[in-house]
Amino acid sequence: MKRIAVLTSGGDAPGMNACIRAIVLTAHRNQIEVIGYRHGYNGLLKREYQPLHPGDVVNIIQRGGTILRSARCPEFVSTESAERAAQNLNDMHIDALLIIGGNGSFMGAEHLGRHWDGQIITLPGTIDNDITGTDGTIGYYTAIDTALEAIDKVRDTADAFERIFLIEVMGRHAGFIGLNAAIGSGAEQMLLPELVDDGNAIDLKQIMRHVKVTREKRGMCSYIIVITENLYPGGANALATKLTEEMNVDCKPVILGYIQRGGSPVSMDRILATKLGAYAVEAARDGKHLIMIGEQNHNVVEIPLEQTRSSKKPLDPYLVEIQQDFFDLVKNPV
Ligand SMILES: Nc1ncnc2c1ncn2[C@@H]1O[C@H](COP(=O)(O)OP(=O)(O)O)[C@@H](O)[C@H]1O
Ligand SMILES: O=P(O)(O)OC[C@H]1O[C@](O)(COP(=O)(O)O)[C@@H](O)[C@@H]1O
Repeated sequence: MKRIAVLTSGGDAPGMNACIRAIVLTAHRNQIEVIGYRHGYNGLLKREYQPLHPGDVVNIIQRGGTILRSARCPEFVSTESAERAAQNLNDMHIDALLIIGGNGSFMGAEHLGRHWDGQIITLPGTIDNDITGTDGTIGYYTAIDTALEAIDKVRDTADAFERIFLIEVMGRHAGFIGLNAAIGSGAEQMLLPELVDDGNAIDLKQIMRHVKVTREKRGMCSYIIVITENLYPGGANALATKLTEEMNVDCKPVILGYIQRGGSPVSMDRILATKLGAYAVEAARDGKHLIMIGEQNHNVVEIPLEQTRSSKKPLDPYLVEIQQDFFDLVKNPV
C-alpha cells in the first residue's frame, strides 16, 4: 500500500479533525502517503485535493469542523458520478479511500464501491449517532454536552419566571441527542421520534395534562420539554405557540440548531476519533474493504458496510424507562 485518501462528508461533527490527524500520523508511521479530498464527494468529482503530511495536522485535535471541509453532493447518486470518481481515484493511484461521515455518506461509499476496485473503509462521523454497529459516533458526545450547557442556562431563567420551555435539539429523525439531553438536564418531558407512533401525532392534551399535574403536585415551577427536530410540523416555534394558546400559559421555544455541530470536541469524541482513525489505516494496510470501523463496549470493531443500514439503531431502553417512569414526578410524587 502506497497511497490512501480521506474525505469528510455530510454534516460536520466535532472530532472529524482528530480523526484526520490520527489517519495522517498512522499512515506516516506505515510509510503510506495521504491525500485529503475537499468538500466531501464534490472533491472526488472535481479533483479537489491536497496532500496531507504530519505537519498539516498539528494542533487540530482540539478543533471542531473539518480542515477538509464538508458538503452534501446530491449528484453523487448517479452512476456517471461514481464512475468519474473511480477514474479520478485511479488517476491519483489511490489504493484505499477512508470516508468520515454519516448514513448518507456510507450509502455513497457503497455506491462508489460498485464502480471502483480500490478499498473503501468508512468511519462514523455524525452528531446524530444514528449509525447501526457502533455504540457512539464521532461528534455525538460533544453535541450532547453542548445541548446540556445550553439547557442548564435556560433552566435558570425558566426557574426564575416559572416558565415552560420547549427546547429543540438536532437528530434529523433520531432521538439520541434528545434522550441524552433530557436525561442529563433533568427535563420534565421528552418528545422523540422513536416514542411517537406517527410523526405528526404529538398528543397535545397529554403534554398539557402532564404540565398541569406536575404543577398541582409541585407548585408553580419551571418545566422543560426536549423535542427532536422534524417531529412537529413547524417545529418548536409552532408547538410553543400552540401550547401557549391552548393552555393560556407562557411557553417559550429555544432552537439549539447548529451550535450543536460546532465547538471543541470533548474527550470522548477526541479519543474515539483517534482510535477509529488509527485503526482504519491499519485495516486498509491489511487489505480490508467495504467495512465501517466502529466501537462496541469500548472495543474497536469492523462491521460490513451493508450491515450499518440493516436495521434502525434503537435508543437505550433503560435510559428511556428511567426518564419516563422513575424520574417522572407525576408518577412518583415527592
Ligand atoms: N444513496 C446514495 N447514493 C450515493 N451517494 C449518496 C447516497 N446518499 C447519500 N449520498 C452521498 O452522501 C452525501 C452525504 O449524505 P447525507 O445524508 O447528506 O449526510 P450524512 O452522511 O451525514 O448522513 C450526500 O450528499 C451524497 O453525496
Ligand atoms: O446542515 P444541514 O444540511 O442543514 O443538515 C442538518 C442536519 O444535519 C445534522 O446536523 C447532522 O446530520 P448528518 O450528520 O447525518 O448529516 C442533523 O442533525 C440535521 O438534521
